[in-house]
This record gives sequence, structure tokens and C-alpha cells, in this order.
Amino acid sequence: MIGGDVTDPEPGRDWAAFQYEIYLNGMTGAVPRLPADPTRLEELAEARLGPGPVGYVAGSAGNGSTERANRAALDRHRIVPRMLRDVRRRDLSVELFGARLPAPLALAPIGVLSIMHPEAECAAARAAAAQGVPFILSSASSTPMERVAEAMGDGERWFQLYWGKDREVTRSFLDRARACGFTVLVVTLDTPLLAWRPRDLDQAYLPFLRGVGTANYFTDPAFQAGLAKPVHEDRDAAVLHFVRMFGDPGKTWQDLAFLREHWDGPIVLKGVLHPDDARRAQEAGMDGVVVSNHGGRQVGGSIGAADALPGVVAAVGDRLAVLFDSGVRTGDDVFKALALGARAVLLGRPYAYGLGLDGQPGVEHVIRALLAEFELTLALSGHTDAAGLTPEALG
Ligand SMILES: Cc1cc2nc3c(=O)[nH]c(=O)nc-3n(C[C@H](O)[C@H](O)[C@H](O)COP(=O)(O)O)c2cc1C
Ligand SMILES: CC(C)CC(=O)C(=O)O
Repeated sequence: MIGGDVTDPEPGRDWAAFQYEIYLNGMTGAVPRLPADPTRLEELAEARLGPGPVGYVAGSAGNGSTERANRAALDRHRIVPRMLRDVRRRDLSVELFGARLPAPLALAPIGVLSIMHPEAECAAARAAAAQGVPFILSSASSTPMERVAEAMGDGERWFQLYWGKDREVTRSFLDRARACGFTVLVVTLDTPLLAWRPRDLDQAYLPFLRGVGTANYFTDPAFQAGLAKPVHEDRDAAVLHFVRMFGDPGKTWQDLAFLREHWDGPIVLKGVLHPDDARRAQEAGMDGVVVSNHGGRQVGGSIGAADALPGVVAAVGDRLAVLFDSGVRTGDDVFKALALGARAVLLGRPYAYGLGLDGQPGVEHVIRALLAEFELTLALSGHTDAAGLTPEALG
């Protein structure tokens, strides 16, 4: 039986070595805990956790056409591999907001993760930290940000803000996030209201109404100040207050000045799909945008996110960091997004399924599999630097 390293790895950087780890473990009879094909995760998670929680994660706005458009847009772009280009040394690292990341990947903000696993955000954040990938903590996490920050040690952490109606709560969230060592603020623009989501409506499954995803709010002094009675005395009233204030359909571009004033670090606007909105982000002093349609969960019939990416990159790519999510499932999706001009991608639903199936190791498996496949795709297509990909790599 072969033992030891078979891939000449540089420790901690050779993502592709995961491929041989799986083969070699399998040869000793160890059954892989999760499949290598990420598209099987949803089905396995549903079998394990049932239709409510997995339906919430998998569900979309309207009839799901935006989610399908996300896949179609990525599938339409094709890689044109080049040969004989010496791809022994590969560099997946990228520079983002003054930090060097080992790979062009962060975990997308996903709220309410306790519906998938009891260790919820703490397990996902630890997995991200162990793999050197930034973890973006949702405002609607099921664990208070202080506990998640403590669980993940010195791992790179960004904070996603749901920019609600109460300024004092926003100010307090920013203060708490800063104190917890979150470096980048990700402001989600596409969720001022919750979309029409038929699957959740038919199952009457909305985590907040069950008190999940409210932990940052219920532990917040500014939020508590808006309640007639303490949370433990009237939980239903606290949930209703949360539902009423977490989104704000009244916000406009002018309001960004408040965030710029109260957050010193980089600010990234998530949910930008139009080049003019990207230009407005730049004019408002923002540092980056995430081209995203929230995984098709907000606007049915929307443009596929990868179809929106080239226009946004052309508008602001030389001045702002353009990130991408919505539909990323495989290593070749990461390759395509980078070739279209994204600096990094955010991974969404697949890591939530990995969490549901196997907690922290499940999330680590999903991250490693994605990056192994990306590194192999990069090399087999004749490229060595993630940061150097351009549209020329595509047909
Ligand atoms: C269950 C679930 C909860 C989410 N919660 C948030 C959230 O709290 N904040 C946010 O900005 N985006 C949230 N998102 C959107 C993700 O950050 C990301 O944009 C989306 O999952 C990308 O689509 P994909 O998972 O299909 O690739 C959520 C997505 C899912 C599936
Ligand atoms: C509406 C949110 C608070 C959670 C979310 O972003 C989502 O479910 O897509």
C-alpha cells in the first residue's frame, strides 16, 4: 500500500493533495464522510435533516428561475484548456483588503445555521479558520457574534450587516463587531424585505418566527432598549420586533454615509447586479461589491449572477474589489468567476449542507474539495496563478 505524500505538497497550500488523501483513505477501508461531488450534498442533507430546514436552505424566490439562471450562466461559459505550460507550482492566493488569503474563497454569510447543526456558526467558523478561509458572520446568526469570534480563535472574520430600521442597533452591531475583531463589513442590500418564497410558505417554515436567527439582536442592548419587556419575559414580542426592524425598504444611497462614518475598515456592498449601482458604491466610498442575487432567494426572474459579473467588473473592477456568489458549486465555477474578473468567490449553500451532514469536519470537507478541484482545474487548463486569470481563459 502506498503511504506518505504522493503529491510533493507545500504544507498548508497544496489543496490538490486532498484528492490523494481521499483515495488513500478509501484504500484502507475508511469510508469518506461526504461525497466528492458537491451537487449530491443537498439530497443527502435532506435525507438526514428533513424537508423543513433543508427546504429553507435550498429554497428560492418565486418559481426558482433565478437559481436556475445562476447555474445556466456559469454553465454557458466554457474553459479552453492550454497545454505544455509548466504548471508544477500553483498559487491560489489572492490579496484582498490588505490581507493575503490562501485561496480566492470566503464562506458566505448564512443566517440561522442552528437549523442545520447544533454547533451552528461556531462549527462553520472553526472550519473556515482551520482552512484559512474568511468566515462572514450573518447578522441573523443563531449564535451571538461574541461567541462565534471566541470559537474561531484568530481566524479571519468579516461581519455581514442587515441594515435595519434602528440606527442605534446598527451602531451597536458595528461597535460589537469591531470589538470582536471583524475586519470587513459586508452590507447586504438585496434583503430590505423577505421575498415570496413558496417552499417556505407552503411548509410554514420561517426560522425567525421560531426564534432562530435572532441571537445578535436579543443580546444587543440597543435592541433590548426598544422592547417593552425583557426578551425572557415576552419572547413573542421580541421576535415580532425583530421581524419589523431587521430590514428597511426606506434606505437609499445617501444613507451609506452613516456606515462610512461609523466603520473605519473596508465596506463591501453585497447584492449588486447593475454596473450603475457598482459605480454608485464607488462614489459612496465603498471598497468592494459582491455581485450576487442572494442565490436566487430574493428576486425571481432575475439575471443570473455570472451574467451580471462582466458589466460590474468593466464599471469598477479597476477601483473596487469585485467578489462573486450565487451558484458556485464546483472548482470550475470558481475558475470561471475569477476569469470573468471576480477577485474571490463566496461559497453558500454547499457549506450549509456540509455542516448539516457532519458539523465542522463536513464544512472543512466541502471547502477542501472545492479548492482541490479548483487547483486541479487551474493546472489542467494551463494556468498557475488564481489572481492572474482573465477572460482569455474562457472560450
Ligand atoms: C439559508 C440561507 C441563509 C442566508 N442568509 C444570509 C444572510 O443572513 N445574509 C446574507 O447576506 N446572505 C444570506 N444568504 C445568501 C448567501 O450569503 C449567498 O448570497 C447565497 O447563498 C449564494 O447562493 P448559493 O448558495 O446558491 O451559491 C443566505 C443564503 C441561504 C441559503
Ligand atoms: C432573510 C434573512 C434574515 C436570511 C436570509 O438572508 C435568507 O434566508 O436568504
